[in-house]
Amino acid sequence: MRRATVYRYSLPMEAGVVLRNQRLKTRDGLLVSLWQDDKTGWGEIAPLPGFSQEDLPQAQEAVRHGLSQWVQGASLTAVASAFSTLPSVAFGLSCADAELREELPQVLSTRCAPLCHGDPNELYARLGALPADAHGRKVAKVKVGLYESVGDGLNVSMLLEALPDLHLRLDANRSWTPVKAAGFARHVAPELRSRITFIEEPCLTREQSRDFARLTGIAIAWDESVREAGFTVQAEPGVAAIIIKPTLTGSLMRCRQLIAQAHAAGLEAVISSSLESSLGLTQLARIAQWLTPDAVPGLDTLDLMQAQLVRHWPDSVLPLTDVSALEIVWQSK
Ligand SMILES: O=C(O)CCC(=O)C1=CC=C[C@@H](O)[C@@H]1C(=O)O
Ligand SMILES: [Mg+2]
Repeated sequence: MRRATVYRYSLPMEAGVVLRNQRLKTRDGLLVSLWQDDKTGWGEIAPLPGFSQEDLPQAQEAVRHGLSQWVQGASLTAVASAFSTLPSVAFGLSCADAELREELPQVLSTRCAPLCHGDPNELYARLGALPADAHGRKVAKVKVGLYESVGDGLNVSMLLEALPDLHLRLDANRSWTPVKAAGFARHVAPELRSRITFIEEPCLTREQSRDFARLTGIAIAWDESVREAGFTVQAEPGVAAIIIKPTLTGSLMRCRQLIAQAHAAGLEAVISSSLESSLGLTQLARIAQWLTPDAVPGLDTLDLMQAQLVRHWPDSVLPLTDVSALEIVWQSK
C-alpha cells in the first residue's frame, strides 16, 4: 500500500535577502511525504525564483502527476528521472524515494563553509572559532562582484592576512568584466592567492573566466555552467571544482553522476544550497556527508530565513514550523 501527501509551505525570509535583483520576502515550496508499508520518505521541492527554470505551480502540477503514477505502482526512481526539465521536482522526489528505500544515510555533519558578511568584528570572531578540516584549513565563502572589484580585493586580502589558516571560496556569479576581474586580482598579493581555494564563475563567459585563472593563478569553479546545455565535466588548467546545487540540477542520480565525473577528473565536487528549508538542508548535509565527505558543503543559508521547517538543523535556534501548520495541497486516495 502506497500513500502520498503534498504540503505547501511559505517561510518568512530575513529582511533584505536579494536574489538576482529581486527581493525574496518568503521562501515558498512543497514538501512531499510518502508512506509505503511501514516506511516513510520526505522530499522538498522548492524552485528558486530567478534561478530555477520552473515555477512553483508548474512544479506542483508535476509532483501531483508523478506521485499519482507512484501510488499506482510506478518506480519513483524512474518517475523522478523523467522530470529532467523540472530539476526541483526530480530532486525532491528522488530524495523522498531515497529516504523511503533507506538509501540516503542518516548521518549528517553541520560543518559547512560560512558565508562571510555583517559586522567585521563578529565575522573575525566567527572565523576564528571555525573548526579546521583534515588539512588544517578553515574554509569560508565570500560573495564578491556586488560592489567595486578593487574593494573586494582589499577585503579578501584583509581577511587572508588576518587569519593565516583561512582559505576562502569566492563567488562572483559572472559579474566581472575582464578589466574588473583584473582590478580585483591587483589587490590580492600573489602569496595570498593560493589560499583562495577557488572563485565561482568570475566573468560573464567561461572563456573570460579561464583567462582570469591563467593570468592570475587564482583557481576557478563552475557553478552556473554546470547547469547549462552542453557542459561537460572535465579537467582543465585553473579549474578546481564544480558546484552542485541539487534543487537546480535534478535527481539524486544526476547529482551522483556529476560527482563521479568530477572526482574522476580530479575536481572537487561541492554540494551547495538553493535556499532550501531546514528539511531540505539536512538532506543536503546528509548527501554531502555520503557522497562528498572530503568537500565542505556550501549550506550556510538557514539564517536567511526566520523559521525552520518540520526537521531541525542541529544547533539552530530558529523556531520550527510543524507539519500540522502546513496546507495540504494534494493527497492520494
Ligand atoms: O554555495 C553556498 O555556499 C551557499 C549558497 C549560495 O551561495 C547561493 C545559493 C543560491 C543562489 C545564490 O545566491 C548563491 C550562489 O550563487 O551560489
Ligand atoms: Mg555561485
